Amino acid sequence: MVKVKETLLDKINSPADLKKLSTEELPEVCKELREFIIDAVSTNPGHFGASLGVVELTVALHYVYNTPYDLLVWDVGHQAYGHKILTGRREAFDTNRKFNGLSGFPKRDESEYDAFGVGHSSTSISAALGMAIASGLKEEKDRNVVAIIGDGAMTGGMAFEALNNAGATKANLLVILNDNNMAIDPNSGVIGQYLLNISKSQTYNKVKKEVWEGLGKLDGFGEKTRKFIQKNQHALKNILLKENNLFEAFDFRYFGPIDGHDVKYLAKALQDLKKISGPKLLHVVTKKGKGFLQAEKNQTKFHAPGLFNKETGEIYTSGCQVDNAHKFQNVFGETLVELAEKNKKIVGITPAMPSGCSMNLMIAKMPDRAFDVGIAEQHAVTFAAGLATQGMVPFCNIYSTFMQRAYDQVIHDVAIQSLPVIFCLDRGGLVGEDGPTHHGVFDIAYMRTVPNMIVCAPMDEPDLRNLMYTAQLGELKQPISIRYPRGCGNVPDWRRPFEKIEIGKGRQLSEGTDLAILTIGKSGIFAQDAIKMLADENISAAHFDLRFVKPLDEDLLRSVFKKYRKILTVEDGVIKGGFGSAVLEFMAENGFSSQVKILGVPDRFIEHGALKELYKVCGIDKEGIVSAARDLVEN
Ligand SMILES: Cc1ncc(C[n+]2csc(CCOP(=O)(O)OP(=O)(O)O)c2C)c(N)n1
Ligand SMILES: CC(=O)[C@@H](O)[C@H](O)COP(=O)(O)O
Ligand SMILES: [Mg+2]
Repeated sequence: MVKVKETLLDKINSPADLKKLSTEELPEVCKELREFIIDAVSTNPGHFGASLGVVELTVALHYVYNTPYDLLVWDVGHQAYGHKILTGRREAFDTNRKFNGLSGFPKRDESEYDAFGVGHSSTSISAALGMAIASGLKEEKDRNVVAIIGDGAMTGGMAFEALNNAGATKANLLVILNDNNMAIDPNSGVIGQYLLNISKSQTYNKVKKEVWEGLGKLDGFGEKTRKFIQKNQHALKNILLKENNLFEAFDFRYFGPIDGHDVKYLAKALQDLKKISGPKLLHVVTKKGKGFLQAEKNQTKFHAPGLFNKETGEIYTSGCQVDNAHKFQNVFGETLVELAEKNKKIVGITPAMPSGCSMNLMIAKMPDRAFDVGIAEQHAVTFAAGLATQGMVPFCNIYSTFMQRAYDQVIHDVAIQSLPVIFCLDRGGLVGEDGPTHHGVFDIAYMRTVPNMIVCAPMDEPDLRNLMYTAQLGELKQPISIRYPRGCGNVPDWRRPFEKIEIGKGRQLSEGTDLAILTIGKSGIFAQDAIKMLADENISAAHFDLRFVKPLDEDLLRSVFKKYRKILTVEDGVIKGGFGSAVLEFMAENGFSSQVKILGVPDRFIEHGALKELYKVCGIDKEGIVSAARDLVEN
């Protein structure tokens, strides 16, 4: 047997092992860690470019800081693979994002090194500030707290709310701005350009360089220098010109920009910054996808590429189960362009997910009428509201899970004023490997409680197109929420002529005598399969696709409750307060008393895993529907 030489990475089972290495060995650790990530993600898909970009930063952080006592808070967390691998999860990393395996994001109950659970953007500075303030109150003077936030996440309002708060404190907080000048798509808005400007500005950097040189340079940063800096903090701030630096204006000490791929320099800089108390920000410049050429060149595709060939960089696209079918997001994107070509009032809005939701198609064709507003869901909603007040027809596309951020804006800025904003909630329902932070399972429940809101979910692609068509006709005097799932539909010829759908009208899709199955959205597809399986057991089920959760098709429901004693409702959303609850409310309010069973997402957070597995866990796949229907009929 050939004995494979033990690598440095093999020796690192925890950051304590990393600390035993000399700084000279760190570049080799980075090389090995990068190779490990490339190997792992090419065969077990996940987020890719972001983790490659922070390899050096990750190694330097764990080398310098006393983790887990010192607290690292990763923003979003899609870049934390290196962190996981260095903190005892290398062996388990092949289970990343798999059912019962490691989570794709930092998670407090997975590891003591994961200081804060993440997945949604722009939370890190707030959480880290809370930790730093707590440490202060507990008099843990030796504890460091570090937030690592990307330039994309820095476009989120929460990040600025946190800076505003933190700058006014003496909290011992380091914010590391990982600036790769990229979000998933190119970073939108002025912040990206601002960061580029301060990285490139010769005048600004010359002044700063001279200051640093005058102080004895960062890498020569000895005790004397430290004392000098502390004594001359005010002068230093003024020399660095508050008004020329956004972060200084927030009363943060700003350091950088520095090369985020020079691990030895990073380690020295972090070591030095440990000695400086108070809120401070280190601006680190990195390249997303660093070390994998194709990922460097095509950063959007390699954000989360799926399976790929690590030798050639070829991405293996999986395609849809039904031949020639398309993803729902494409149906949305193409339909939006088609409608916008005819209706000049249509405007598109996406908070930083143009490729994810396919709004990129409209942005490419009609850049004046389609907006990527940055990671700013709250703003996206109120921006749409403003547009609607002026007679525009805003299609505001937000992933269901990220819309949770903008609930107040939905109520306060849109619904109270009954503005006809068209919300398209992509990734409605369970999403799979991203897990509980990303499952879009709450929207039916949170939207249906809002007065004036129309809530609907297409079962298939033609339905999505027709709902979009109906929404933009100018007849609605209120907002509408159209939710549809991640992934593919099953109707290849979905490009059919538009048909207007009557608001609040459902449809019967099949006849049956033993029970009625009421579905909303894509669950209808599973129900159709289940009904065929039930027929083999001589159970005859009727199928009703309600399409609208609000207003409910009361005429249809009345006829259902009159005819059926057994009723099963199915939804890819939370049971509590969802579609089934709406049906129960209808039953109670109208004096009906059939036996109703609700299938949906139970009242707990559903972990990550393949969609198939998660549907099974929740009992909303065809087998789950068959089993529930059988129980209902037999009992
Ligand atoms: C609230 C919210 N909106 C949108 C997203 C989707 N999202 C995940 S990562 C990302 C881009 C983040 O860019 P950046 O912070 O610069 O990190 P990078 O990927 O460049 O390392 C976006 C938009 C999210 N996770 N949370
Ligand atoms: C980390 C994050 O929030 C996004 O990258 C998200 O994982 C994208 O999800 P989709 O793959 O469904 O677009
Ligand atoms: Mg970035």
